Amino acid sequence: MSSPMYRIGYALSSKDGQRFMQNSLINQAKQRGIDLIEIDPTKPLAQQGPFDCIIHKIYGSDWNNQVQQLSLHHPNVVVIDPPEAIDHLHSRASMLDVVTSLKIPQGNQTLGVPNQRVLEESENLVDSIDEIGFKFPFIAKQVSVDGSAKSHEMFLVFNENGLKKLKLKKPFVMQEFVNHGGVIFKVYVVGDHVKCVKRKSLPDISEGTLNSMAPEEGLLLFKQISNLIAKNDSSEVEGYISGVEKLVEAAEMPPSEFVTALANGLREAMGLRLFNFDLIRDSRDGNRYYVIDINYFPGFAKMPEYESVFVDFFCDVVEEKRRNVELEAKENQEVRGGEIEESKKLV
Ligand SMILES: Nc1ncnc2c1ncn2[C@@H]1O[C@H](COP(=O)(O)OP(=O)(O)OP(=O)(O)O)[C@@H](O)[C@H]1O
Ligand SMILES: O=P(O)(O)O[C@H]1[C@H](O)[C@@H](O)[C@H](OP(=O)(O)O)[C@@H](OP(=O)(O)O)[C@H]1O
Ligand SMILES: [Mg+2]
Ligand SMILES: [Mg+2]
Repeated sequence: MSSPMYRIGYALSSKDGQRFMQNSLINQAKQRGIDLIEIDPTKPLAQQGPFDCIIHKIYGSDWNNQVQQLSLHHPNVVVIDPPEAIDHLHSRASMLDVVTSLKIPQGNQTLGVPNQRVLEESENLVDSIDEIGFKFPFIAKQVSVDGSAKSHEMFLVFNENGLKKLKLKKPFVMQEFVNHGGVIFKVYVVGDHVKCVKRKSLPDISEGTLNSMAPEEGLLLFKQISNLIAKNDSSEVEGYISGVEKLVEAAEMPPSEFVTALANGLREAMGLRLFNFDLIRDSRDGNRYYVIDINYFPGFAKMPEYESVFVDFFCDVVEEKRRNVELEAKENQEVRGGEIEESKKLV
């Protein structure tokens, strides 16, 4: 008799679903007894399924309520991850707070986040950056992370001129630019699997070159630098970062024990199992690292061998669920056994 298939439901936007649900993943999962079933987030979740587990990345309170109700009425469905934990990553004003409170063994490495300050809707963008205690250059990032292209648009602001021209909808985060050698480390976390890769980033800006590197406007609009693939110098930012490929190639990876400890620390502190984070290394101190961004359910299909990593993860999840159900049944049996003994004594 063949063993039953485990049912993993996935609720993703159509773009994310197309990128993530490659045939290679679906087939590898099938071979290991896992069925991946599409959930339609516009229809009641309770009427779809049954599921052993669901994974999801859908924005909004309607969806969150549906998932919370499912957990309440069907506690045996493993929900990856809890909506309220995911919501913490939807604001750049607070997403990095968790990093500052992490207690991880760091060897020689030290960890931090760049200085940042939120410019609220009620505030005026001050003419002089000195008034708010910030140094140029800095990056202005929209506070809200909502999956839109706009939420990835940011400005590198070089000087007062750029500050005056900055037109970003408030509230936004002003975050100090940390020189990091033009390379970011993207660390993917899938349960206890951790994979670190190198990606392109913005080049260093020394005090001496601050003004000579600044575009005429005094600021530079960019988005998803790390995902820019073709270098055709068609946009200002592509011209600005031309040459960083060589830096990426030459860059040494951060120590793997440090990356793993950091990934596990973040996973536990945030209560999330599917995310990635961007790590940069200070150009002035090779042991100083900063986390600058954390993303829920990022473009995992770009992670090397993502199919086998996910199939292993799904198998771990259903195995854990199976053990819990068994344990629960055993506990119930013991309770019932105890009750029978008690009632015999009474007779
Ligand atoms: N404080 C900083 N110092 C130096 N470089 C930075 C800083 N913040 C962001 N960057 C650069 O800008 C890029 C985009 O910033 P960030 O990661 O915050 O944006 P994002 O749109 O949320 O990215 P993702 O596509 O990973 O979600 C980073 O990958 C890095 O290259
Ligand atoms: O589409 P939203 O919800 O904005 O999320 C993005 C993440 O913020 C990015 O981190 C993903 O790119 P990386 O996987 O390179 O980090 C990016 O991956 P993608 O470019 O493959 O879609 C997205 O998942
Ligand atoms: Mg990022
Ligand atoms: Mg991000």
